[in-house]
Amino acid sequence: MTLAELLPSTGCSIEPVLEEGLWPDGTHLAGSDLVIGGVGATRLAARFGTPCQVLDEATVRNRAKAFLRALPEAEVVFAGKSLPCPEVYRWMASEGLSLDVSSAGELALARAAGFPGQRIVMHGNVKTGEDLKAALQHGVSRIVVDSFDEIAQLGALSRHGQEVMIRVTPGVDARTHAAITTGVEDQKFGFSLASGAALEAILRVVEQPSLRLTGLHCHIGSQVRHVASYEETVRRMVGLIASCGVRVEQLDLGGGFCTPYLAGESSFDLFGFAQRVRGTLNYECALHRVPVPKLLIEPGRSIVANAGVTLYRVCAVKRGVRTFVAVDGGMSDNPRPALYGAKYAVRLVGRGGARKPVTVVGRHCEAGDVLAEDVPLPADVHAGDLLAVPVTGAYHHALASNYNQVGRPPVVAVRDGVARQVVRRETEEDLLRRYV
Ligand SMILES: Cc1ncc(COP(=O)(O)O)c(C=O)c1O
Ligand SMILES: N[C@@H](CCCC[NH3+])C(=O)O
Repeated sequence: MTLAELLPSTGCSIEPVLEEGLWPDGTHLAGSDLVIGGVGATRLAARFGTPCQVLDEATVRNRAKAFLRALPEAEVVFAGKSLPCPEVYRWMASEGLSLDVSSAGELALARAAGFPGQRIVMHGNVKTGEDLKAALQHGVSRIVVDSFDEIAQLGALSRHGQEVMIRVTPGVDARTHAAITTGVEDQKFGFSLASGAALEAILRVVEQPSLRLTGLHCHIGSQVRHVASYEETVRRMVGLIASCGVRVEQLDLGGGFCTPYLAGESSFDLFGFAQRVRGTLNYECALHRVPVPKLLIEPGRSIVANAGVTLYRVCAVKRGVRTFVAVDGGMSDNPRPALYGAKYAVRLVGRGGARKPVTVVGRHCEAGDVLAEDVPLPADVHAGDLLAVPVTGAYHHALASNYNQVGRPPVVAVRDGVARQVVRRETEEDLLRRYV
């Protein structure tokens, strides 16, 4: 049952409490304004315009610290694709995290942030020659190879015993959305464990004099809820380590730790994960008589998602069979509902009042440009109102597009009452610059 269905049809006054776990740490209501990182949403919208992606620095840092506390023996690698931004990469570097990049472009951002190459891992099922050359040139410490073609290409390009990891498909179904399930057979990522391709890849890397096998990698998907999926992955990966007869120093379990998007959804049990995965790893290694490899994990979403809030201005309201509330953004800043059927909570900033379920839609030329369906907003919602959507820190800036030549929104970092742009709004000049 949705929240809207639970409300009496006449509505009730605005919920004075913010949904737990969805908003950045310390977010609170002051009167009817929403205060994020010590700055009022009304002020943020007035100063930076809308749509505007607000990012709370303290929340990002707190999540990074939580991973380090839970797994002090592991290397925690921020999945840079989830929020590609040099300033965010600097926060991660200063917290002591490593970084994963998936292209020369993400690596360029890492370099702009001054991120040390020794703490960068490069991923991708396709790395072009340019990606690989950039990684070699800038001393990316580990390149995660994903195909036999890539092993050959990297072997030929590399001169100095480049460290590589091998991406393995362990055959574990993480039971998440099909588009972000990556640990099962018959999808494009990695070398299959079951078919023997992973073992063959290990031997091919070992044969290449210019490469040095450092570790094995896997990533079973995103929005993974069950710790048991990771435990099973560890069992299979240690089995492979034991059977390959080659010393494997590092085991990278990837990321995917789930994040709640709606009230009542549970958070990922990070400390349970740490305990159970550590226990399974030690047990399996003892069982197979192999040294315990250093553990790596690659959280993205779980570090930045709920640090982000997107502010939109209502531009039009149409009341008919249902009420459509149209805002000044949409699928160009958030394609996740269209891609994954993702659901979001929405809050009106600045006013309370009796609520009715509405559908919040974007400005783009597609009927599927829907940001949130059946969400309760004050019944008199009207043009000019300000809306806030939480849990928009991960894969929003990253997936944003220029559809309909709408410039991508800024990312505004807030901390201790101070707001500053860390990504500026894309202007018409920016858009025009690409055309000849
Ligand atoms: C190789 C790899 N590592 C880490 C991640 C981060 O995943 P998430 O943001 O779900 O933690 C991804 C994306 O799913 C990935 O492809
Ligand atoms: N873009 C996806 C996650 C992809 C994970 C990257 N490997 C999302 O928004 O949920």
